Amino acid sequence: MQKLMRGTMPPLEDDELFPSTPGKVKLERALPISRQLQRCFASTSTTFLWALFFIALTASYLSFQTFVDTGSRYFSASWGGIQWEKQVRNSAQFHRSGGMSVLVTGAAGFVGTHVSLALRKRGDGVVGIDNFNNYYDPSLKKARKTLLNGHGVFVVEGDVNDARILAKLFDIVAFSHVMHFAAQAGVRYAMENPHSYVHSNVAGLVNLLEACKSANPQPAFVWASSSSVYGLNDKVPFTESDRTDQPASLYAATKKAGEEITHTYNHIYGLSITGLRFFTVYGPWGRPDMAYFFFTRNILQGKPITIYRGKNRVELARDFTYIDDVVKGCLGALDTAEKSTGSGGKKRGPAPYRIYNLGNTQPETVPTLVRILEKYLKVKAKKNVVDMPGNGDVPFTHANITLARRELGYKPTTDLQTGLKKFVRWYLSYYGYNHGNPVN
Ligand SMILES: O=C(O)[C@H]1O[C@H](OP(=O)(O)OP(=O)(O)OC[C@H]2O[C@@H](n3ccc(=O)[nH]c3=O)[C@H](O)[C@@H]2O)[C@H](O)[C@@H](O)[C@H]1O
Repeated sequence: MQKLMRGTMPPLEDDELFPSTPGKVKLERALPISRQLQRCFASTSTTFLWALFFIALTASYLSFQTFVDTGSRYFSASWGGIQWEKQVRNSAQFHRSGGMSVLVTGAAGFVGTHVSLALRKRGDGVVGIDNFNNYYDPSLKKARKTLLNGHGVFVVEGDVNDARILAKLFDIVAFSHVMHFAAQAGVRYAMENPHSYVHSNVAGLVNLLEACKSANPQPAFVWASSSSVYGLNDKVPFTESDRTDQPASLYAATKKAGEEITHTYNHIYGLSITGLRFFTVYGPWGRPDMAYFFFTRNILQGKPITIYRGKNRVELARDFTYIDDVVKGCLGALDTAEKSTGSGGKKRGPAPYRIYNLGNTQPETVPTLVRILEKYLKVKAKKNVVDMPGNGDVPFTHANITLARRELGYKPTTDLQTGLKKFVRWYLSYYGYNHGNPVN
């Protein structure tokens, strides 16, 4: 502001008060004393008025700035303040001996909601964070948040790309674990919006790891990778040591990048890392962008569904994995994760780096999935069968879960029939038969 005052109103010099035009100077000097005094007074009051004007201008500029600052803080940050901190602290409290305090990212997402609930139910402390983006209907995410709130889980509205909010959370709570689900999901959407994958799955991940590495104590880090990292690998079943350097989609490439990025944080900073490769997880409160979900909606609305088929008319298959089984795998990973070894951002010793498949080991074809849905919905689907477009899909997935079974105690027990029955029951209770608005 000082600069502005100086720039707009420089101090007046004598020769500016008395312009150099010879004739005028003569005229001024020829005026009587009383007239000169009058002139002088008039010019002083003009200066005074200008000064007043600039003071007023400065004052209004300053108050406008204050308004903008306060306003932007008020409107952009839905976090912070004593009450907010209290909610975070309460939610992070565990209620069992040897319990953990877990920061769950993507807590209003499908798997994030289920894992948060399971942790809370057994007495662990959980703080959720979610940015509630509109990749799919945010009202479903809000409904999941309401469900979590009802069970004492506080979900902070924020983005993992926001270093300030992460620093604040780690400042308030000494999290023992971070369970990281926040990501841009979906295989085919990567062709529509490639940058969202880099933003969430690479930049967001690095931002979160930076916060974890600087935290004291450092939390153990467990996160969601994907079966898609196996890409064009055709050795079945997929085993953790199989090659993962041939991704078929940008989604897969960013998940693979995540595995490499987490490795560097393990190596340099001593973060304890566990990556979980999920295999097409489905179930109640699921993701509307996934085939089983929007097939259900279309079948009920009498709209056609498109079923992809592979080369030589081969049916596509997935190792569909039911949510409750995946939740048990996530809890097993958290329970067996050893502590990180770093402090003050420095590694003090080697820390574990682990990767596990969380699949079902019973691949089913997409037409089988549709037949089961038809049975439980009691409606015949209108099917268009087309050749699989080159959009990042892979023809099949099949998990070898020996390692997870041995080290995490992971034991999936839900077949596709049973899982879809539970999904359909939830779907109808939530949306009704027409999928207008949720019925609740
Ligand atoms: O395991 C994973 O890591 C990924 O699993 C999930 O990907 P996918 O296995 O591709 O699931 P999903 O889209 O439900 O398609 C299922 C089947 O239906 C076929 N499919 C799909 C759409 C369609 O219109 N027609 C069709 O036949 C399609 O060709 C496929 O064969 C997650 O979305 C992803 O975020 C990631 O977590």
